[in-house]
Amino acid sequence: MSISVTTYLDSIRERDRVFDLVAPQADKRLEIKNGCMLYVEDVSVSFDGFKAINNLNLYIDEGELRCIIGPNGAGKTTMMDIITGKTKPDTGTAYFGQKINLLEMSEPEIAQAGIGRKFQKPTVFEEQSVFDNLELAMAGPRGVLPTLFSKLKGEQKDHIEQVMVQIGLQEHSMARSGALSHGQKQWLEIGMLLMQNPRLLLVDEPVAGMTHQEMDRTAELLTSLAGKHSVIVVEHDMDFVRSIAKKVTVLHQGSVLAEGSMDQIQSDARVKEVYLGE
Ligand SMILES: Nc1ncnc2c1ncn2[C@@H]1O[C@H](COP(=O)(O)OP(=O)(O)OP(=O)(O)O)[C@@H](O)[C@H]1O
Repeated sequence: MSISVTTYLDSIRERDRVFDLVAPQADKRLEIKNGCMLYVEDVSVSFDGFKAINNLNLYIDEGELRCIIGPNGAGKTTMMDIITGKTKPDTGTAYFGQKINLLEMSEPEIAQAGIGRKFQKPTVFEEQSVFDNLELAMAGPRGVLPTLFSKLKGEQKDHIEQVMVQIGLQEHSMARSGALSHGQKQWLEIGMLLMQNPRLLLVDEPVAGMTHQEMDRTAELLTSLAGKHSVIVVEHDMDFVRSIAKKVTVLHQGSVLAEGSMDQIQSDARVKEVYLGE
C-alpha cells in the first residue's frame, strides 16, 4: 500500500515537473540585495598562457541596460562565456544575485536560472512560423518534447502574443521565419529568449548587418526590456551604443579600462588611446 502511495506522489511530482518544463520560472534562489543582479569579481582566465580575462570586475544592477565595448580581442566574448558557463575561469567568482554561484553550474543550469544569451548569428527554426518558434522557445534548454506534446494554456498563449507585440512581429505571427528580414530574425531570437523569462539578457552585437531603420527599432526594443530585465549589450557600433547607453564599460586586455556615461568614456584619454582612429 505504502508503495502505491509513493508511486502516486511520485506521479504528481512528475506532473509538476512537466508543467515546469513548459512554463519556466525564474530561479527561486535568486536573491537581490542592494539592487545588484550580477557580481563578477577578480576573474581571470588564460588560454595557453595568454590571459584573455585579467582580474575582471563587473557589477550589473537589476533592470540596468549596460553596454560593453572594447577593441577586438578585449575579452568581451570570453566574459560572456564565463557568465553563461561556457568557460570556467581559473580564478575569481561569479554570482547571479547573492546566492547563485554561476561557476558551479552548467550552461543549461545557468539558462534555467534566468540568464539568457543571444548570439550574433540568429538560430531561429527557419521552417517554423514566428508563433511556433516562440512556442518552442518556452521549452528552452529543457527540451522541446514536452512543449510539442502539451496543449498551450491560455496564459502561455498570452505570453507569446505579448512577446510578439514587444518584438514588433505580431503581424508576422504565421510567417515562415526563414522569410523574415535579417533584423526581424534578430528580434525573433530576442523574443525566443524572452519566452524563458530571463532576468538577465546577454546580447552579442545585435545590430551587425542591420539597416538604420532596423537599428532604431532594436534600440527601442532593448531600451524597453531594461527595467524588467537586466540587459548586457556587447556592440562595436558606437552610434548605436550612444543611442541606448546609460552606462558603458570599456574592456581592454581582459580588464575594465573605464566605466561611465558615453560622454565620460569618450573624453577618457586611455579609451581614446585604445580606440585610436575609431
Ligand atoms: N578558446 C580560446 N583559445 C585560445 N585563445 C582564445 C580562446 N578564446 C579566446 N581566446 C583569445 O582571448 C582573447 C579574447 O578573445 P575574445 O573573443 O573574448 O575577445 P572579444 O573582445 O570578444 O573580441 P571581438 O570583438 O573580436 O569579438 C583573444 O586574444 C582571443 O584570441
